[in-house]
Amino acid sequence: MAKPSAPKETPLSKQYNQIKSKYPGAMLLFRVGDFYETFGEDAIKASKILGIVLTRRNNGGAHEELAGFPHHSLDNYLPKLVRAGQRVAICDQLEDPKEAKGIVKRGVTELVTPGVSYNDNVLDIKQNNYLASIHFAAEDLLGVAFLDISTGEYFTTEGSLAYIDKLIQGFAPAEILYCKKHKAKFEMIFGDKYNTYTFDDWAFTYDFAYNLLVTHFKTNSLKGFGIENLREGITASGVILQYLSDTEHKNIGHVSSLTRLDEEKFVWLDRFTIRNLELVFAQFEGGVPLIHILDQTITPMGARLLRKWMVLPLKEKKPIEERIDTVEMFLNDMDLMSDLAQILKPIGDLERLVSKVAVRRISPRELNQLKRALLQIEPIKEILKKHVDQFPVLEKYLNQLHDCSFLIENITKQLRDDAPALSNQGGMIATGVDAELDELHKIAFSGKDYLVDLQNRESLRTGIPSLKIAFNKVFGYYLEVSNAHKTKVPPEWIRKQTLVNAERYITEELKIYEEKILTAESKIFEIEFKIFNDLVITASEFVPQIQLNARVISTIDALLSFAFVANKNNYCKPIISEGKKIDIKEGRHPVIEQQLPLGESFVPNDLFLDDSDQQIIIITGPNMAGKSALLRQTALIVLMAQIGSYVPATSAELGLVDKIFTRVGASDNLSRGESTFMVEMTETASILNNLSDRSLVIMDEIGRGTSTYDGVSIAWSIAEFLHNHSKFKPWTLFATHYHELNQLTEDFKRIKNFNVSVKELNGKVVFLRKLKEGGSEHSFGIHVAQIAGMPQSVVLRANEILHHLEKDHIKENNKEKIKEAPKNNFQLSFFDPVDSVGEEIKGMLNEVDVNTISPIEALLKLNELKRLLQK
Ligand SMILES: Nc1ncnc2c1ncn2[C@@H]1O[C@H](COP(=O)(O)OP(=O)(O)OP(=O)(O)O)[C@@H](O)[C@H]1O
Repeated sequence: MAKPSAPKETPLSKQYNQIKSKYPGAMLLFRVGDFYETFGEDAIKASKILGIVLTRRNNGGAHEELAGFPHHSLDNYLPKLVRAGQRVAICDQLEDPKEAKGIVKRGVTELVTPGVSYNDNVLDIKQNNYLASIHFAAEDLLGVAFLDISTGEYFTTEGSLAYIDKLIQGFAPAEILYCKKHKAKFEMIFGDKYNTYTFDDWAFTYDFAYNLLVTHFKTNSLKGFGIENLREGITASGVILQYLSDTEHKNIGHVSSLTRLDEEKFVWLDRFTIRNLELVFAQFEGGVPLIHILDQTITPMGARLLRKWMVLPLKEKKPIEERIDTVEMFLNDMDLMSDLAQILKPIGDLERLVSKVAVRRISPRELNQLKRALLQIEPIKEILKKHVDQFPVLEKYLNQLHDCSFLIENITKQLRDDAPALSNQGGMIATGVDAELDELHKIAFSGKDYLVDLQNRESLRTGIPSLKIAFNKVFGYYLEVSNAHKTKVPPEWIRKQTLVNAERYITEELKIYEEKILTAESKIFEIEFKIFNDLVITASEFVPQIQLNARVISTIDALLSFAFVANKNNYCKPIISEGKKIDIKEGRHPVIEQQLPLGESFVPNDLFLDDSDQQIIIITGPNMAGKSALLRQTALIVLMAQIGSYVPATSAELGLVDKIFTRVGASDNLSRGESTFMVEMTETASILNNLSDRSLVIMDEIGRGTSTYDGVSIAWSIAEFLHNHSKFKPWTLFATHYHELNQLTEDFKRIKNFNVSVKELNGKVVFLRKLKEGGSEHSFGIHVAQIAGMPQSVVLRANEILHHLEKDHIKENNKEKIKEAPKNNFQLSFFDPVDSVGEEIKGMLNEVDVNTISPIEALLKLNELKRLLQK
């Protein structure tokens, strides 16, 4: 059989192959004329993602796939590729094809990846777009760095796997860099949901990274950033710079500092807390995260800051109070709030605009937007000045705001208000900036007047009334005559094109003027482009000041948002204390209270915890009573206070919390295929091993992923452990269906029983949602099954079985056995093995896990039981 011949290498394909080989793993968009083309595998992927036509061409006997799109559609198509997780190398023509000798010079001008993008269509305005780098330094020591190139924010830290994992959860990077040899480890820990890129060992070396960083920051050391001793963090940070260089992002002056993410400053939220409390994203479709309630920010950068605050709550009293006091100041002056809101509105995304200045990617239209944003600085300062005597906290903002008047003046003077989006087609620079430019404009305009004059003259001379002069790229200026008047065309006109209804002509005179106009125009474009670029360079000198402005404005915006939300939702000012108690009066769940159906109102609850009498609360109550809601609202109130917000309660005195842990029973996660009982236990173990003096622990139905007895035993021993800890007294809320746990209070003085009350009315259960002291007896699970629409016969039968089980359970359930559990391996029996049916039923019931069984399965099981009894 004849071997397929290798594709013939033309000069163009040789150039393509050379460039392609330099960017492994990236899709190469290869500019040919007015098109970006993709070939082979790239073409197959591009056509799938973009829905563009895939063609096959014969290349020297071999078939090759090809797909392309017009170059002006890049802004449309690029985001789609990047959002699909592609790394895209944009290869442009580096010289004017007309002037090229031989093949046009081409090169990659940018490699856009999910984590490195300035493109407004790739970025979400309300979210940062982080590139992360993880350095696996030792078994339980990792370095990490985050960079949002669109805003210039650059962070680093190092720590245990749990800490880095939590940060990755919170920052939700769009792309992660790590060392190739740790692929298996990376995927085991972080899963396979991230866009990643791997480097070889050499990139993850400290000296190499250190050098890259000091070279970039133009400093002698990293001491000024307070990260000098963060060896692993520095290594991770260096890899980010290397990646930027590899992806042709060389102009990054706006990345002007590297901030240490200080673990000591922020409340420890484990990854499950961020997820379980639904802080920034909902767990299930249709859910509402807390950020949706709290985010009433006006600027995108305010929204992004708020999101950061939410995953990094503060744990020091002073900065928390500073935020809360500013919110209070706003609330005390509604006029001030609405005035500030008005002023913030036109500011837009100053932070991302200024990054575009730094990397010289700002468009003329955006530069005007930047000016409009900067014009708001002065009014903000005016307002702050008015209030600074009363609220000295404002002094800090006032001092940091820079009015950038020189830049504003320059833009106003040089850039036209209606400057277009593109910088290479003129129409940007105002009159009076450049004498030559003004002169050329005159020529171009008078030329255009001349054309109008020519059109009128020729129309009169030839008697063609509908004669018109138009322009296209191929023929330049031409005269168009509709078919009806074709016969009137004079012989000296030269025909250029025939259309269905018209003919197009040029004349000698037209050609002369065209030449004059086009020469003037191309010169205009050239001069305008230069003036614009100089203006961008002037603007780039203001990058640090504008970045600082953006930071101050986003802080004001986020705090203003807290004030608006507090006012709208009737929140109260929390009192932050160094004391050891949490005392919430009439607390509410900030999200659920907004979601209740019309006519239903949220039932507020008091909650008290301290370290002397009431450290642990066991909350029992029927299904659907509101136990989980209460647990979560407590954690949310604490968290909201520590990010500086008011809280949904009538009063709240809150002892500072330094760690929040939440653990939800395994069966919840099991249904999503994400977790197992084993994982739940590992995570619970990690809580118990990481407790601190001011931890808040939320345990929702811990142990329910296993058999009842195992579950009770585990929950019991966890509660005991938390109570008897030798060093710490973590505040704990423990929701459970295991009423056995109510017996804990008999021996452990800081454990208290509460229940979320219900009332039985005419055989029906009414949810009162009130937290009351004392344990509760029933779960009312069967009642919930009834509400869910179970057939009446099944509900009745279930009630019968329940009574039967309870009777025997009470008989057998010996409290002492539980308390003596460590010594006594207790087993309770529900059925006496009187006959084989009893044995069979016993076996079946033993297999059933009442906490995880679905209603349908329960139904089938009940049917089976019924059948057995009828035997
Ligand atoms: N205080 C309240 N006021 C009004 N409605 C509430 C209140 N607390 C909870 N709810 C409503 O009750 C529903 C059930 O609450 P929640 O999930 O907390 O119950 P639960 O006791 O944890 O139930 P289960 O034991 O079945 O998990 C919530 O989705 C919410 O709509």
